Formats: sequence, C-alpha cells, structure tokens
Amino acid sequence: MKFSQRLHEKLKPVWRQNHNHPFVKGMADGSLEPEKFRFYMVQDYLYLIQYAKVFALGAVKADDLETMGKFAALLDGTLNEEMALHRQYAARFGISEEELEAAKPSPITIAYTHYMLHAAQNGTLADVIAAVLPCAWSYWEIGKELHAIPGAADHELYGEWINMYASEEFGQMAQWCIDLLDQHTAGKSKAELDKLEEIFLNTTRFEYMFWDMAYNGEMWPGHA
Ligand SMILES: Cc1ncc(C[n+]2csc(CCO)c2C)c(N)n1
Repeated sequence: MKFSQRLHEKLKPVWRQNHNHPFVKGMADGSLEPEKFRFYMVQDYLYLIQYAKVFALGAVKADDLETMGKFAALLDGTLNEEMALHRQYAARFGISEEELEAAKPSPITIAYTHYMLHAAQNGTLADVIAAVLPCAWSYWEIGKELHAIPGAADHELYGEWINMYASEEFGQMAQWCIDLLDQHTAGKSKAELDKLEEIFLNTTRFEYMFWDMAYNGEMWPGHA
C-alpha cells in the first residue's frame, strides 16, 4: 500500500473528528453563525501568509526543476490569487483590507503555522509535504463532502467556500501533493517514515484545533 493510503487509513478516526467538527457541520447545514466564520476568515488570512512561506521552502528543498516550478506556482497562486479571493470574500462579511492587515494571529494560528515552518525549515522535501498535505487533503475532502449535500453549495455565505475547495483545480493540487509524498517516501526507512507520520498527524490535529479556535473565537486569555 502507498504511504499516503496507509496514513489515510490509520488516521481515519482523527479525520472523522475534523469533518464532524461543529464548525464544519454548521457550514454544511448553513446554521454556522456568520460571526464565527468572520473570525475564521481573518485568522485564515494570516494562516495563508505563513503557508505561502512553506511553499517557498518546498521550492528551496526540491532538487529538480519541475518540482521547484510547481512549488513556485503554488506560492504565486496563494499570494496573488487565493489571498485576493480571501480579501473579496472577507469584504462580504464586513471585514476591510485594513482590518485584515492589522489583525494579529491567535495562539493556535501561531502554533500551527510555526510548527509547519519549523518542520519545513529543518527537514527534507518529504517533511515539507507531510506538513502541508493534511491541510490540502482534508479541505478537499470536506469541500467534496459538503458539496454533495443538496443546497449547501448555494448558501449565500458559505457556498463560495464549499465550491472553492470542492473544485477540480483544488483537487488536482491536493492529488499532486499526495503523489509527491508517495514518490519521496518510496524505499525510506521505518524511522524516516515514522517521523513523517508524526508531522502528518500533528498537522491533522492542528486542523481540528483551527476549527475549534474559530468556533470559540479563541484569542489570548484575557484578550478583549
Ligand atoms: C487552516 C487552514 N487549513 C487548510 C486550508 C486550505 N489551504 C490553505 S492553502 C492551501 C493550498 C492551496 O493554496 C490550502 C488547501 C486553509 N485555507 N486553512
């Protein structure tokens, strides 16, 4: 079995927990309070800035032109397309560009992004992929799952989010990461695979914590 399939099988219960989080369920049936999504949008904008840097590290760690070019394209897409879409989407929730630029990351946003950057900076290309894959893969699965619910993709506030992550283009990106991980783990020792599994498990857990943070509007203790 491919390494990615093994990880997916093993972590199914953790993934189920992510997909069943009340934030995700609330987007599915449209009952999520806009205030919670608003908090999510701002933190996700800050998350994307750091995520882009992890893509940049992918280009640094890759040693063939094709993979370097692909990471460069993902970096460009995140910074110059996805973030612009985020700004437009945020505006519909009354979030101005000034508010986005002035926003401060929550403890979970800091912990998650710093963890990914640490794993990527100190590891190999396989570590970079293990760090970014749960984010792409779980969003693709959630996007497809929500898209299959009648009416969910037409919701005036959350439909756009669902359509974006259920899209063919997004799926292709996630599949490219899955294939790259399998390519770079073929023939690796158990110790190396265990390390990658741990990174993958930790970023999967951080995905849950990110939903939870958004659902509860969690900032620093005592934050006004
Ligand atoms: C907390 C959090 N986790 C995952 C994603 C999804 N995501 C962010 S960047 C990227 C790669 C394509 O640009 C993907 C899939 C998100 N937005 N926020």
